Formats: sequence, C-alpha cells, structure tokens
Amino acid sequence: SSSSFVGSTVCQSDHFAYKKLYQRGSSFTVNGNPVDRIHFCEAIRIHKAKGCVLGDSFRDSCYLLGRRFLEEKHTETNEAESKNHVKVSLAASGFLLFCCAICCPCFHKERKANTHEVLPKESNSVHQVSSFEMSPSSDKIPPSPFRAPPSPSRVPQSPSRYAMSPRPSRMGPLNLTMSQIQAATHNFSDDNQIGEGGFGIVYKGILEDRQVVAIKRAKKEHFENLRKEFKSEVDLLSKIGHRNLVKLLGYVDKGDERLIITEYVRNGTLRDHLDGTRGSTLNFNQRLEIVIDVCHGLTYLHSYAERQIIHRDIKSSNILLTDGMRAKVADFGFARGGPSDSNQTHILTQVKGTVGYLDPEYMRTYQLTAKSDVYSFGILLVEILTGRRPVEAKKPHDERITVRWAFDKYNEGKVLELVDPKARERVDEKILKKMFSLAFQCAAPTRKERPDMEAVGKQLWAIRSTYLRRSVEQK
Ligand SMILES: Nc1ncnc2c1ncn2[C@@H]1O[C@H](COP(=O)(O)OP(=O)(O)OP(=O)(O)O)[C@@H](O)[C@H]1O
Repeated sequence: SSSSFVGSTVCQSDHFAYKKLYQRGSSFTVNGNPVDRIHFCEAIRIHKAKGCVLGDSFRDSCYLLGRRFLEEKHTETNEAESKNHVKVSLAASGFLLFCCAICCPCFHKERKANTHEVLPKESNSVHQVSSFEMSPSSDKIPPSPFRAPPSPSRVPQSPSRYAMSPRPSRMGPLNLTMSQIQAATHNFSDDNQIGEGGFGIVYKGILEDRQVVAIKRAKKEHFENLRKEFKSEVDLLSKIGHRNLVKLLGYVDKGDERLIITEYVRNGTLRDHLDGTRGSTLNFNQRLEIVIDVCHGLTYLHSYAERQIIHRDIKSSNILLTDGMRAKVADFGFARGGPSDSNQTHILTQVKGTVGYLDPEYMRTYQLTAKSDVYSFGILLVEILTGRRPVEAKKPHDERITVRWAFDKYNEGKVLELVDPKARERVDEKILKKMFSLAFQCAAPTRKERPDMEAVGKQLWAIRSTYLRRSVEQK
C-alpha cells in the first residue's frame, strides 16, 4: 500500500487521525478534514490540556515540530480553540448507514433461519446482491489443501503469540467416506448436533482413531445457493494454519452431501460466555486475552496468509473458545481473498456479513478491504467490554446501537458505566478508556481512519502490559 497508518484517536467529540505517507511525509485529519500539522497539534494540545489521554504516536508526531509544542505551550485561547476545534459526531454518516442497515428491508436475513440450542439466533445476516457486482480479483484459490508453511519472511516476529499452530496431525485432508462420517456422528443423530447456522447443521463426530471433529452438513434446500459458499470456506480454510483460526480437516462434496470437517472447539462461542450460558462469565483478563487472540487470527489472515483473506463475518458467535479460554475464529463461509494486485486498494463485491458488525463504508460503496474486518472487530471489542450485542432492540432508544451508546457515554466521561455488570472485576478507568478508544478507532466511519490489525495488536499489547503491571501492583 502507498501509505502506512500510524494513529487515530477520539478525544471528547473529536476524532484525530495521523497518517505517515510512504516517502511523502505525514497527513493529519481532524474529524475527517485534512489539516496541517500545526493546527493538528494545536487541537491535540487543547484536548490534552482538557485531560484527554493521547497515544504515544500522537505525542511523537507533534514532538517532531519541537519537543516543547505539546508540553510547554500552556496558553489556551478561545480563538485557537474555535479555529482548530472542528466538531464531529463520530460516524455521523456511518451510524446513519448502520441504522439503515437495521431498518432497510433489503438488509434482511437470508443466510440464517434457525436457532442454536443455547443462543437464540438473531435475524441479522446479510446477503445483499448488488446488480453491478464485479470482482476484479478472482475468488479462486488453488484448491490444494494444506499448503506449506509461509516463508519465514512472512511469519511475524513475536514467536509466542504469533506462532503457527502445531501442524495438523494429518498432512492431508481426511479422506473420509460417508459411512465413516455416519459412524462418527451416529448417523447424524440429534444427540450429536452441536449447533445450527445458515449453512446447515453442525455435528460433533468421533472418528475411528478417537479424534473429535465438528462436521458441518449443508442443508439440502440450500444446496445450489450454498455451493459457492461451501467452496469458499473449503478453499480458504484449507490454506491456513494458525492457533487462533479453526482448522479445516477435510471435506466431502459428493452426490447430495456437502460436509466440512473442522477441528472441534469444545467450549462454546464467545457469545455463549458473554450471556453466561456456560456457567461463570468472563473476567476482564479473559476478555482481554480473547480480543488479543482474535486480533492475532485476523492479523494472520490479513498480513501473513499466502494470500490476504478477509473474513467478512467477525462476530461473537463466530468466535469459539477452548477449555483454556483461548479464542479461535470460525466460519469462513463469507471469507474472500483480498486484492491480488498491489495496485488494487479494494475489491468490489456484494455486501455480506451480519448487521450490526457491517462496515458502513463497504455497505455504501461495495468496496471491500481488510478494514471491513477491522470495523467488525471494533464492534466486537465494544461487545466484549459491555456484554451487549451490537444491536439491542429492546433497550431504550438511545441505547439500541451499542457502539453509539458507548461512544456517547465515553465522551461524557462515564466509561465505568459501560462495563459489563457481569464482569467480576473492577478495572482501572484509564485501561478501560484505552480499550474503548481503540474500539472507536477500529469502528471509525471510513477505512482510512481505522488502524490495521497489526497496529491494533500493538495497542492491545501495550494495554495488556499496563493491565498486568497494575494487577501486580494491587496485590
Ligand atoms: N468447530 C466447531 N467446534 C465446536 N462447535 C462448533 C464448531 N463450529 C460450529 N460450532 C457450533 O455450531 C454453531 C453453528 O455454527 P455455524 O458456523 O454453522 O453457524 P453460525 O456461525 O452460528 O451462523 P452463520 O454461519 O449462519 O453465521 C456455532 O454457534 C457453534 O456453537
């Protein structure tokens, strides 16, 4: 890409973004409006004086003007403020679209029409086919399953968290026969059913060698429609291997059966845990670890997979948890390869995803980039901190769109009121502010304002180390 993002933050009602352009200096925006560095830093200084906490990248960008700029210029004039303080409403445009998505009949659910045993399904998946859909890059990924590991240069530095999953115990797909699958699932018995999604029913299976697997069985009535989706999931899953992504083990595409066999992740979905349907609810530390895991899974898909993969359906019911509370991103049914040509900034494609998590810019322009996943991740981050679903239809009017409610509270300085009452821990307000600020950066209305997942990971690591330090200090 021609530019590299450095920072974006929300202070009170203003949104500041700072971008370092490749070999062309830096650019600055306040509320989406380009400003020069002097005005940008002046506005930052005013907010800092009012107590807004800024990331290091902001301080650094303004230090370049002279170290004293932020620290020593204490005189604040109303004139300077009125000149530089451009008011914003985060996502005025974004939220409008967001609301459209909820109200507009064209955004009705098509993909799902069923319920999971613990979590009632929301009628919220979107499959809006645009008549002018065009996809400059091919969807097709060579079908060879289980690629070689990525070249070392593409493996991220930090070995402990980014490490590749241990190789699957089998080096190729499980070439199971239908009778082996029937035996593994007791002939697709109800007792073996573990869930149901738009694609079909998911069963738990135990193979002859005692390996436990999840088997997704496409519903026959959706066969033709879902053929492409099935292929998409199989092709993409077969090329990836990462501890934070659910692993494909095999598939069957024969006669009137479409089955996907993946690793079984036995501790339910993130949504189940937020709802408390699995016993105790998540403490703050677990929530933080889960978002870091999801972030790493996405970073791998966006930056380190053989070809960039955009998931397109990041949401709490697609995050599966292990017994050790590690998170794995599941359900690649909507996933797509990203731009294959470095000159392309995006791919044009029909809008798919789940209402509430959908990038408003993608909905408006049909331009898909990895930043659409970043948007969904921002929504997920608000969800995991508040415990609320992205859309809470039964709440009072001003609380229905969770991210907007959270953003307003955040600006009123009431961040503690946002925390999930079920979280069993009182967390330092500064840490919470950083988490919410990061979530709002990710859920910024336009993609250029959002950080990429790698930058998000760095911020999460910094938050994590502050959190751990404080926890030790408190003991
Ligand atoms: N690999 C797996 N291991 C364990 N449980 C799984 C696995 N995959 C899916 N499930 C369970 O099956 C349920 C349905 O999964 P599925 O991916 O089909 O639907 P979904 O993601 O909930 O909905 P949709 O695919 O329509 O977005 C999940 O909510 C989860 O409880």
